[in-house]
Amino acid sequence: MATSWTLPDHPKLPKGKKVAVVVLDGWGEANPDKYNCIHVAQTPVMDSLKNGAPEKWRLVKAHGTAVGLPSDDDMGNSEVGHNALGAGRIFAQGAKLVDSALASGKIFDGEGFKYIKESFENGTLHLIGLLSDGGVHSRLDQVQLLLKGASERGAKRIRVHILTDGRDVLDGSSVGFVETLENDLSQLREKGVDARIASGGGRMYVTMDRYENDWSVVKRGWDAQVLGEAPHKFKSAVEAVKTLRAEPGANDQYLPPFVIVDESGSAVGPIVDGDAVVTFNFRADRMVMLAKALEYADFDKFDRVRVPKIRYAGMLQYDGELLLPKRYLVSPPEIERTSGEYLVKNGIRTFACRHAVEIAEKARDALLSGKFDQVRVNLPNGDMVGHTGDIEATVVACKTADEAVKIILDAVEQVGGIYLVTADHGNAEDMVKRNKSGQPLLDKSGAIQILTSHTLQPVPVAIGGPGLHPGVKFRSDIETPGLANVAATVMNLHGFEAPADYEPTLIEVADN
Ligand SMILES: O=C(O)[C@@H](CO)OP(=O)(O)O
Ligand SMILES: [Mn+2]
Ligand SMILES: [Mn+2]
Repeated sequence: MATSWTLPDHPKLPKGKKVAVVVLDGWGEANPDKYNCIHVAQTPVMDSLKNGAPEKWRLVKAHGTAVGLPSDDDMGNSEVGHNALGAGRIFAQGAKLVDSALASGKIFDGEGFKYIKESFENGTLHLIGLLSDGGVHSRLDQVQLLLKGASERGAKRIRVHILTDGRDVLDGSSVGFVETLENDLSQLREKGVDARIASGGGRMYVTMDRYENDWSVVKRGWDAQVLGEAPHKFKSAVEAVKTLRAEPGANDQYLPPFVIVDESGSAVGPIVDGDAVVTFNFRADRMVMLAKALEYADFDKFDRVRVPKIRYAGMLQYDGELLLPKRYLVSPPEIERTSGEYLVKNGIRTFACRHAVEIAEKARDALLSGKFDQVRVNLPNGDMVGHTGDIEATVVACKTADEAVKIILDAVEQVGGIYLVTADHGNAEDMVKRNKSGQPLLDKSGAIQILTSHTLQPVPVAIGGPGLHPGVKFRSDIETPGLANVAATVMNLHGFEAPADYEPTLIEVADN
């Protein structure tokens, strides 16, 4: 059916107001205590928005099923949060699609698996990805099912190239994940499958760079995974991770690259002609660079030295425009008719900016230029610094983010516009691991367990600005709204009604 792109006029709200959509990255709402960096930081701007509750400030869900993740135990993240914000509907995300494909077994009947399977007879199957149960980029239980399924379907020689996490899970948890995997692999060996961990390294230092920020990260991984070369050589991955973690200042996110060697000192699992490779992360952003290195014939980002002829498949296709990689085990979510597409087709000129320096100044300039009807920005501070686990630095980051919001709201004031301030998921509002009753958990030495990850907390949505119709307020009849309700809300602020199948708007207009 052809899509009708024309949005109906909103019965009460005018067109032509400039709208600023501000997304605070990693900014959730949690109980005020000393591990809540947003609470500790001076955040006068966000505090004043909160004073508009319940009519102009409210909370929405930003994790779990509200953003298309398998369960409400899954924390939110940038990918799924922004997808929900933009799509206005809840689409099953990568984690969930892989779960269903594994549960039904369909993953093993698909084109992608059939393709790599052709290497099982004479080649090695290599699995490369993030080893944790964080559920943001990958999940250990999915890797376990993949190992089981591949070995039952003829894979005789398997090599796993692990990336340690410490960002979506506690720092130090790498040891346990490696032990679990080693145990699984030894069980496979008992069944006659030659299965081993072949290489590893910390995700932020080895392989999982993004946006082509630093190719040397990918090169370090390439050298270990493909060439079998790394500065550190160990007899087992458990020994590797334990030894490297014992170095002063060591941290799972940044472990140096290592390879596992046999008795004679040779790497046990370089990637060679005739092998199959699966990158098992379902999330795209931090796999795209490796996928390019593995797949592109023309490649000049670093010297690959040796380019093995392999059959390569991603867990998902990581870039739908580049069709990268060409082969994949599970089809990615088909998010169509996004609010961004609708707004463009209804004449709304949008300026969007994220992950750049001086984002707030750019947003201010874009608003004041008059060239745009919507200015949408993502302010990364709270999340980026929250991932380091450094509480003091995160407090500073929250203050800076609050100042950035002020720059944008001042510009909204000047142009008589409207703002909507929200967040994509939590992070900075809770920096400590807690027990069920909310008390901070201590480790064996009595130190608090720092939480570097995102959280399960809800995030705020605040609206206002001189251009906002005075009768607008948050509805009280939507009980558990989530990020997907924001898209219809933004369409309303532009004077449009949202498409009927979008999650309902958060606002209503009282007659006055
Ligand atoms: O850094 C990342 O890759 C993830 C955490 O794993 O964070 P975000 O979803 O905020 O990008
Ligand atoms: Mn984010
Ligand atoms: Mn993050």
